[in-house]
Amino acid sequence: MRGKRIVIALGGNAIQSGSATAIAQQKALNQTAEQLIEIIKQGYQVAITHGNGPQVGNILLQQIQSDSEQTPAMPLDTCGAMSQGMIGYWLENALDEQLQKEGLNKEVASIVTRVEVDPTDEAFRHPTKPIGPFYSEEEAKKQMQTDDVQFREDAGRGFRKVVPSPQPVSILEHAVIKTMVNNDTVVISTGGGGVPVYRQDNKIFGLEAVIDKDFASETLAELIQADTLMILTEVEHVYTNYNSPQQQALHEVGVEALKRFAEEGQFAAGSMLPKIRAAIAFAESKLGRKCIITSLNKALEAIEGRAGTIVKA
Ligand SMILES: Nc1ncnc2c1ncn2[C@@H]1O[C@H](COP(=O)(O)OP(=O)(O)O)[C@@H](O)[C@H]1O
Ligand SMILES: NC(=O)OP(=O)(O)O
Repeated sequence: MRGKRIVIALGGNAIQSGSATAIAQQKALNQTAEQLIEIIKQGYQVAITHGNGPQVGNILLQQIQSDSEQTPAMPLDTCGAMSQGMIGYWLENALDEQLQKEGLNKEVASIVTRVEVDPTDEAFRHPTKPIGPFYSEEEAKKQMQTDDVQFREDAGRGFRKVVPSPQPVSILEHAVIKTMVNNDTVVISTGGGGVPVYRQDNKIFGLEAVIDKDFASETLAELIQADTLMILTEVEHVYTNYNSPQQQALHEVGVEALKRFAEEGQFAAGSMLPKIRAAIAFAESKLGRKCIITSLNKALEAIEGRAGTIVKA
């Protein structure tokens, strides 16, 4: 049954705010679920997606650190699937608890999601996606000299390993996700942008990359015909002249104005720019669709049009 339908993309701070232990991440997601339940209570059909940059980078490091014949290191696509399972499990626990507390008769389920990409995507030759922990410039340079890895400075916070980040083409599990959403199941999918794969001779092959979750969430929102794409991050609004005395919050903004701001370089590549590009693509995909960019604690107000940045065609 078709109800008002929303895809909610969870940013890094919804999963990990500080410690990377399982207990700390479960706790962060429990708090996230307290906000998400408010949206579910409004009667929305909800599909949730999430990032995995810190987690997939840590899983990869654990593989490298314990690589042996008995415990062989897993490749990045498998690490991506592991991160989906891990975060999906924590989020299931968190949402389950809230659904029980509210006495809502709804199921929650998490889907390991494969996202088709073009194996010849230029992105494979230019790694841009930061994953895992932060390093000093000195540590990063040392690792680049000894290992076949690339590091890049990440938004003034230190150096991080970067991996290729191809564009999503399609989502292999989109039909089953849509069926579950139709049945009012709260579905967690497309985690970490989905596991990047391609198909050849009727076989599926994984690729060593991490897809941007904002782009993949936009693809999902189109494929399951959502009305709203909500991107939750650390800031309440998208701003022009961000972090300057002239900083101004954008409340409701059209795609043409947003494109002009993007051309002016108002949005940082690798952080706000992918969200802006996803918002434009979704708002342009069909009349009446909107994208909301806001913080977790403003999510409900933003749905009601009282907070956040709302992007419309
Ligand atoms: N123009 C802008 N307006 C708002 N935030 C911006 C802008 N440019 C860069 N940012 C930064 O982008 C961040 C969101 O990107 P990021 O941290 O990568 O997202 P995620 O929540 O998905 O992990 C914000 O917390 C903010 O620091
Ligand atoms: N895959 C992805 O985009 O993860 P982050 O949002 O954590 O960077």
